[in-house]
Amino acid sequence: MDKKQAIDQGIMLPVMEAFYTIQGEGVHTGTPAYFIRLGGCDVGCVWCDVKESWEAEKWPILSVEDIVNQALEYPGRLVVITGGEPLMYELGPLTGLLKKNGFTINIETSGAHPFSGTFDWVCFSPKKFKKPHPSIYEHANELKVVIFHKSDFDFAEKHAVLVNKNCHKLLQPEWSKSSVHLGSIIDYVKSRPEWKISLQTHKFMDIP
Ligand SMILES: C[S@@+](CC[C@H](N)C(=O)[O-])C[C@H]1O[C@@H](n2cnc3c(N)ncnc32)[C@H](O)[C@@H]1O
Ligand SMILES: Nc1nc2[nH]cc(C(=O)O)c2c(=O)[nH]1
Ligand code: SF4
Ligand SMILES: [Mg+2]
Repeated sequence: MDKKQAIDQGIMLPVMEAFYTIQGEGVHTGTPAYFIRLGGCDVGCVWCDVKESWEAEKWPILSVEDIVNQALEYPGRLVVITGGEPLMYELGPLTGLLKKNGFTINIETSGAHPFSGTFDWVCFSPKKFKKPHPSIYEHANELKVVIFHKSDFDFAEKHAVLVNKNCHKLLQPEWSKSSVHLGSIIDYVKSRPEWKISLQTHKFMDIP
């Protein structure tokens, strides 16, 4: 089997980086976690904070066995699969092997590609730049919408009616525009308490 076939089947994946840190965002903020950042994204968010991830070809292709063995070197048993856009890949083999090794598995995704893999927690962060695939809505445990422009509040509400009723709803200021929008995000959440605020706390802590 060549590398392309192995990637198509999800038994080898491009890994930009993997690191043990503290989950900085969302419902699980503050939890130690091993992040696996897969290379490749075709969504193209203008404000993306990891644009260097976009080109999949730049990153080494690793077997899921090697990826999981590296994760096992750290004491935490929470893994966060992110990217890039991780759902560009078939994630069944990676999540199957992580689960076999006792990991809790979370994902950070724009939902722009068909859902694959088995997760304990799905953080869905929809983007205006590429429409979510309909398969994401039933899986989302957390809807985390980045606020870059005031029109993003309406965009958030549009997705809030599409996710399942147990889905947690969070608004996260776009990092560079945080001082512009934080006041209106605070007012918004105070008047619509079904929403919560998510901050990128790892950036305040200056950790990966
Ligand atoms: C880099 S993305 C990778 C995963 C996936 N592609 C996605 O967008 O969900 C990880 C998280 O960071 C958020 N994010 C990216 N750039 C950001 C920025 N400049 N400010 C705030 N959040 C940002 C995304 O919305 C997403 O929730
Ligand atoms: N500490 C930390 N927490 C995060 N939560 C989501 C991240 C991501 O880039 O997906 C991220 C990240 O890059 N670092
Ligand atoms: S979908 Fe995620 S990785 Fe891709 S450009 Fe947007 S924020 Fe960056
Ligand atoms: Mg990040």
